[in-house]
Amino acid sequence: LFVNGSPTNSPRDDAREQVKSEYDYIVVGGGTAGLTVADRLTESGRYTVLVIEYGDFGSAALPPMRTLNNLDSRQFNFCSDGSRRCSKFLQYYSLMANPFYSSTWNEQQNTTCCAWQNAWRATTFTPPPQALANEFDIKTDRRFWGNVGTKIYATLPSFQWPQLKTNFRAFRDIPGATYPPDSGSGLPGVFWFPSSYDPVTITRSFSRTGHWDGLNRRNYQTITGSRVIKITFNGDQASGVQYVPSSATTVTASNVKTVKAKKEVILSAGSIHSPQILQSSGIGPKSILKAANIPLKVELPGVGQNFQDHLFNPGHAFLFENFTADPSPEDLNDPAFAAAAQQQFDQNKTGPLVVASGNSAAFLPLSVVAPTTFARLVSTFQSADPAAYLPPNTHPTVIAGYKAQQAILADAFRSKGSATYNIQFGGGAVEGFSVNLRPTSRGTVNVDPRDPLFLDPIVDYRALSNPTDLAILIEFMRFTRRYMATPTLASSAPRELAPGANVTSDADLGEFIRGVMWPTVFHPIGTNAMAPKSLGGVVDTELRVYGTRGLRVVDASVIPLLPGAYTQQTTYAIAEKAADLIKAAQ
Ligand SMILES: Cc1cc2nc3c(=O)[nH]c(=O)nc-3n(C[C@H](O)[C@H](O)[C@H](O)COP(=O)(O)OP(=O)(O)OC[C@H]3O[C@@H](n4cnc5c(N)ncnc54)[C@H](O)[C@@H]3O)c2cc1C
Repeated sequence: LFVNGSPTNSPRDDAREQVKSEYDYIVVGGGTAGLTVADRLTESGRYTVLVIEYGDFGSAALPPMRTLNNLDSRQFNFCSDGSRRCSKFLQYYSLMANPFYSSTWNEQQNTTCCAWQNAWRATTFTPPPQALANEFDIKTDRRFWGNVGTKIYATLPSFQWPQLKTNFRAFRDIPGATYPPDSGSGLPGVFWFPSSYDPVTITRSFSRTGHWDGLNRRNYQTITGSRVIKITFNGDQASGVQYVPSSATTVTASNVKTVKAKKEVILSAGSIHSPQILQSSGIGPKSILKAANIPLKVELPGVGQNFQDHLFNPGHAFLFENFTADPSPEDLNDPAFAAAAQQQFDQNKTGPLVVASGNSAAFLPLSVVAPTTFARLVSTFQSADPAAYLPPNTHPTVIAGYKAQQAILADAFRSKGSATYNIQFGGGAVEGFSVNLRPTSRGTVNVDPRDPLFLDPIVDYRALSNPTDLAILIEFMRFTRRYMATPTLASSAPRELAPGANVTSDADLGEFIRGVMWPTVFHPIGTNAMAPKSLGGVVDTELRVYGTRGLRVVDASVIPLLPGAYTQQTTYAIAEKAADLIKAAQ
């Protein structure tokens, strides 16, 4: 028997031998979306569900500060053909702090899947202690949160690092920067956002703890350590899946099993593996399937295309030379301080270890960040031939979809109500790293023709393939310099460590960015976009895969365009909405 986590609260993690031949629903992948949907579908007791998960369900008992140190063993490492950097996607769900902020709900409402606000609000929110809120000027407003009793928690910690007060205040010196009433308000600006953890136990809150622990339902089974390799079909009806042990490197008569779905197969293997499974099952771009010798079942040119992730510039660093804030995160390197912090956490669940990666950030419109250059930059982007920077031989429907995105993105770039620039603060002596929330480049995720089932798919980030992205990142560096030069920060004496204040031309800043940039902050989306088929879409507005019956995709891969926010909360929203749609179809 596979046993994960605490034996007292683990529900059912069944052995392969216990898997029955047939269930109403089979959920492929037990991550953020998969466990949420499976929980909702088993609540009534009327339907049977099997979740098949490649990894395990993770440890629930980590304090926030420790989650970041526990990632490596759970990560896939994808190297891109197109970018020189490798990057990691977690094997499964988000573990750490999560901005529950989304500036793009309004824009996306008319165009995409992700405006399902009621589902988004299904989160239990806890504000910080009043004294801390007063001291750090942490504004929150419960009205922006659902508090409908789910066990997915959004918690503002009881501790913050003192330097953050100054960092936060300094945006008052920036024309156009605003402070919304709550990170959940949907407005861009400078704000404090909660982390994903249980306010009582101060341990991670994620899909396992919120949607799996403690559920002992006879109609609900899960197996881990198992890789789904294919969806099986009866005509165009998805009839089940084939799976093997995760350790397998080839299919044999003894390691492969087939399990049937009476009603639906629900794909939630994430933005990298859901397209792999579809393509391996014969659903995808004709040329990719042909190259991999996969018989074509449904030609869907959008599967694995339209890949997007937020871009990160971790190289632009400033050191506060006159750093007087006490204490600071650097103190955790001091064994005595670290031991005291650990003791405080163990005894009272308070102190520095309740903070994950920080809770304050600016999410700013492009017009605030680049007031004199954004209009020209946006019109150049919008007037470009949509095919110009997409991969060669991109299917005309995918190009048409990108053309539609150009218009939406241009509106977002021009809007005062939507964020493009993001900087998150840790509270230490070194800050300055920014994120581009609205990349215009598009990559691909396709099966590896050498072994589509067992080799990881080929992730080609194609980061910076559209020159708009580099131009925006250059503007971001100039803006961060202006921010660091504000009167409020003068007393901290920020000095640019890299690339150095003398590096100022577009060419030199561009070269620096190319050298340091990450093509991901682990927010991959778009590879099974919800959009009309004529625009390269893979799923319809009810998340059903075009050309099939009984098959939906419910994970982050259906998001057609990155929101100006991190992606976990959007994924929960999609999953909640997906469960409603599936139940309504019963
Ligand atoms: C390190 C890291 C930090 C992050 N931090 C944040 C953050 O601070 N804020 C935020 O909003 N978002 C954050 N995210 C993003 C967020 O976690 C994702 O957007 C979200 O988890 C996507 O959910 P999903 O259900 O689409 O995919 P996942 O949660 O990845 O779930 C997919 C599941 O499918 C399984 N699987 C894959 N292939 C197969 C197969 N063949 N058979 C069976 N199972 C399979 C995987 O093991 C996985 O469990 C972070 C992500 C990472 C990796």
